[in-house]
Amino acid sequence: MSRTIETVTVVGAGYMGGGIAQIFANAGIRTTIVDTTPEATQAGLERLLREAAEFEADGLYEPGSTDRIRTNLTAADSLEEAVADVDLIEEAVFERADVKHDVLARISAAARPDAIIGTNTSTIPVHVLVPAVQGPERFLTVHFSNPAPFIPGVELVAGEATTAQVVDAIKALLVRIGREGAQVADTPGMVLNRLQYALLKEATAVVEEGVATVEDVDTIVRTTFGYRLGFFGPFAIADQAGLDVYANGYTTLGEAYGERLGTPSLISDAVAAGRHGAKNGKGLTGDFDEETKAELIAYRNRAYKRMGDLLSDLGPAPKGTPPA
Ligand SMILES: NC(=O)c1ccc[n+]([C@@H]2O[C@H](COP(=O)([O-])OP(=O)(O)OC[C@H]3O[C@@H](n4cnc5c(N)ncnc54)[C@H](O)[C@@H]3O)[C@@H](O)[C@H]2O)c1
Repeated sequence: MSRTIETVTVVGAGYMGGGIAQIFANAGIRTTIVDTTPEATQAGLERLLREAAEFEADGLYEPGSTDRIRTNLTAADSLEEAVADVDLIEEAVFERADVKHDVLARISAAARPDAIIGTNTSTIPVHVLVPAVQGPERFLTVHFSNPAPFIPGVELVAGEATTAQVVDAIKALLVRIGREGAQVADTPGMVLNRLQYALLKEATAVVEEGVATVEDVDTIVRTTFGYRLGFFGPFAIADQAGLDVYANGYTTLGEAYGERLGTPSLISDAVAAGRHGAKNGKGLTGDFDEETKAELIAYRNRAYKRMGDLLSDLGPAPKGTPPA
């Protein structure tokens, strides 16, 4: 099985597939795109080159990126031709299991037996797609985020049969293209969308209960805990705030909203074991000596100050007009 990935085909040259193809081509990897018809694929290629030139002119891509993408990115006439002799195929067609089944079956029938096959699905478990794939040991989810050229995180999900070498080859490739991969278990929505959907669901409840308006919810998220999320995940944030503080907070929420928002045992068990977070040197993310704690606080303060500078530099995001 091929372990060093030098050639990639992206199937589906839409929003995500196009962005993913740009990333690979911009990293110097020979990349092919293919969509439903040669005309659609050609139109996709032209759009990607136009977009790359705009990104470069706006300083979002380094000088020379458009030329590099033009050199490395080609359009194929058919799926079978596009996947026949490449090291990795990334499927990015519509988020429908039936469409993905059909496309993955065609990909795995036409690809080299040693080619790795990834799917960019955002919600469908690997085990639902596996039956369509010949050679499931080379198949996994490689889930880029939107907009792919600018968001670094990639969720990886191995199926039951996926080999460790395949996962390692993808992890090595992600490092090469400047991405940060995290491997998670095979469940619907994985981690990104499960968390993101949970937040939106609670935000919706807040609005429906008349607690705050849509605009005020967005303002609060953006200007308070959302401010932290580019630098720290929820566990790192809880370690900084204090796990005992969170345990008490959940008691209040659990009394008001039920078990759904009661204290999670991961937190109550940690507190019971004397882990109160960074303040007593024992958190969920690790142990902190005094020096690391001081460095963490200094990093946090610098990060939030620079975040404020960035936001005042960019100004507010454009908004739609309020619904009538
Ligand atoms: N849009 C997002 O925010 C986002 C984020 C992460 C992951 N994803 C996932 O990425 C995948 C693609 O989503 P998108 O937003 O790019 O959709 P999109 O509609 O922009 O693109 C899908 C493309 O697939 C092409 N296609 C459909 N059937 C095909 C076939 N048989 N052969 C070749 N091409 C075919 C379509 O013509 C279209 O260009 C989905 O699985 C989606 O869940 C989307």
